[in-house]
Amino acid sequence: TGDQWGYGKEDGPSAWHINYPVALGNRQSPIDIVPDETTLDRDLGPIFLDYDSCTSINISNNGHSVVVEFVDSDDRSMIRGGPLDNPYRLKQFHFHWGEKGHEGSEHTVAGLGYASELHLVHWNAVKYRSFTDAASAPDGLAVLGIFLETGDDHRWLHLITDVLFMVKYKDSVTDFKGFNPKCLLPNRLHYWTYLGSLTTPPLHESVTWILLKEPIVVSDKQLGMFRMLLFNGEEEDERKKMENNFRPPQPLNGREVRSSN
Ligand SMILES: NS(=O)(=O)c1c(F)c(F)c(S(=O)(=O)CCO)c(N[C@H]2CCc3ccccc32)c1F
Ligand SMILES: [Zn+2]
Repeated sequence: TGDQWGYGKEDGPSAWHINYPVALGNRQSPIDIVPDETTLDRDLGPIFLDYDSCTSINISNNGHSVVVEFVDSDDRSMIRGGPLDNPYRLKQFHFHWGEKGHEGSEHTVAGLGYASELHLVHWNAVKYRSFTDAASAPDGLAVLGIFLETGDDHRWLHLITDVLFMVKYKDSVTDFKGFNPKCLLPNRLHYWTYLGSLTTPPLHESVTWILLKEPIVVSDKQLGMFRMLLFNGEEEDERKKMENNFRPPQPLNGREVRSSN
């Protein structure tokens, strides 16, 4: 079936265009952010994140990343403001990471990668009836991207790394209630924003990207816990460590990248 994509040599980002031709589209993500070439837009207001800890449901390994899903049948966990014309509902968050410290993020900044990148995926429930409808609409999704750099332990990330052993294999899932992703935000919410796409198949060009300039700091040990996850299912013979699950930067094609103050 079409969902046989991955991050390996045969099924990785350079082959995705075969089953997903939009991979060669003109608003693909991620991109390299060149701060000096961004446009400071004084009309860009602050973003507001109102997350309710009662909306987290579970944590799972879907064979591509580790994903925390949220209740998205109401407006309890929302992002609004900034470049967004409507409030968007939190659907899930997941991570991308490498095998060593200097690469692993999807977006790069002046050519430099971070060790990891956290994506909080939101959808426009004002204009669309479901996440699926929104996921293929040009203003359907808003993904908040947060860079992770290595240093001291992150005081709250252990809430996630402590349960990763429960979702070691593809298609494993376990309850994950009462988690508020606000604890994963940096101190300042200055951001870059541009119009792009999902960074995994189906690669829909439906994402307003909002990337926080300030990374959060996590330890090598904490990040190493993510690498004990496997791409493969428990029944498969081959053990493939889940790492380097990031798409490299794509052509900007003349797009504007705006900067909040
Ligand atoms: N980097 S990203 O933000 O573009 C992005 C991912 F990188 C990623 F891995 C996923 S996924 O659901 O874990 C795997 C396949 O979509 C999604 N999930 C989205 C995309 C499609 C879909 C369908 C249902 C639920 C979530 C998603 C995603 F939006
Ligand atoms: Zn992502």
